[in-house]
Amino acid sequence: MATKNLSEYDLTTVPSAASMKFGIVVAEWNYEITGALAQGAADTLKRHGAKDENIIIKHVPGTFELTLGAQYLAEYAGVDAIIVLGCVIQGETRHFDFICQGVTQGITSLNMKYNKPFIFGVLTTDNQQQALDRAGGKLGNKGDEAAVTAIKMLALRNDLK
Ligand SMILES: Nc1c(NC[C@H](O)[C@H](O)[C@H](O)CO)[nH]c(=O)[nH]c1=O
Ligand SMILES: CC(=O)[C@@H](O)COP(=O)(O)O
Repeated sequence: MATKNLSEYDLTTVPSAASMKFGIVVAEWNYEITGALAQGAADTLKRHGAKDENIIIKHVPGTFELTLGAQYLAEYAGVDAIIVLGCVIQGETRHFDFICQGVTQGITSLNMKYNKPFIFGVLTTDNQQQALDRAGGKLGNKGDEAAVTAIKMLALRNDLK
């Protein structure tokens, strides 16, 4: 059954993002959905104080390229956290499985390699409606969720440094 609304959260539990710099890497595949995820993420970052100039948005062809695109942002853009946004929709073959496995392993490894937050905002759905529901539809926007997660992880790091 459907999950909770991804955009419902307690605003008071989110620290200020005013001093934080974010990269957002977005897959162009299913851009009706990934573009909405990116808008949700950027709007949420700004809602919590992030400056426009501190939100760097870059695009890659597909979800499989998100890992390298995220690494480029970490290496060359001087950001504190990277939000990774894509949408993989099941087709007729097992290609879906390998893309999802590849990006999951890739993003997980980047978190450890760079010791900074790479936030997994990739929708992996059975069909387009499930994706639409989670990209500004009835179940909220996973981009919002990813942005809040990025802020909270940076606040955790700043608290411990
Ligand atoms: N089917 C989807 C793809 N496929 C493309 C791959 O992500 C990749 O770009 C290609 O295999 C070349 O390396 N990508 C998505 O983001 N979403 C899909 O549903
Ligand atoms: C998840 C995908 O790559 C998808 O577009 C592939 O579709 P298919 O499995 O029908 O080739």
